[in-house]
Amino acid sequence: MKIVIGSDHAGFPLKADVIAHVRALGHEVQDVGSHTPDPVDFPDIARAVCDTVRKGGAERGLLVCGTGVGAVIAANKMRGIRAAVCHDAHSAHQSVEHDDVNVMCIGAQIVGPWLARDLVASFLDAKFDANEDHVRRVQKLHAMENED
Ligand SMILES: O=C(CO)[C@H](O)[C@H](O)[C@H](O)COP(=O)(O)O
Repeated sequence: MKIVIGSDHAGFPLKADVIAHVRALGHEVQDVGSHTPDPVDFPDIARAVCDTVRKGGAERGLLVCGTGVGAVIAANKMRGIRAAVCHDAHSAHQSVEHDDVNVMCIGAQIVGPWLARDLVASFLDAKFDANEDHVRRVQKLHAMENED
């Protein structure tokens, strides 16, 4: 798969390790920044990652900030994006299987590099289980995007 990844300054140190692991799993990676450890606002990075996903430039996105919280808030404001902050492997794969999540957010201040690798592997290996219940719920999420 083609994967787009971004981080703010708090996620910057972990991002390099995550990129290496995603490539080791056989995926193509596009890094939209930040490219230095200097402070940067997570909404700007979330926008870059999510724009790439929703325009078809990548199948899935990864965001790394300090807690994953700011990133997931920002990502879920973007139409067509279903983002989850995941710090356990079960959520990382079930969020795709049940909720068709297309962007996973990780907190670099919460998890270390080895757990981050497991999270990424679980997320990228997972596929949406398009049964009637899951499809109906995702359709309801889409409908909510268009409400005032
Ligand atoms: O975790 C985050 C938001 O939920 C982000 O990484 C923030 O940048 C984090 O709060 C770091 O803040 P800082 O004091 O600007 O380093």
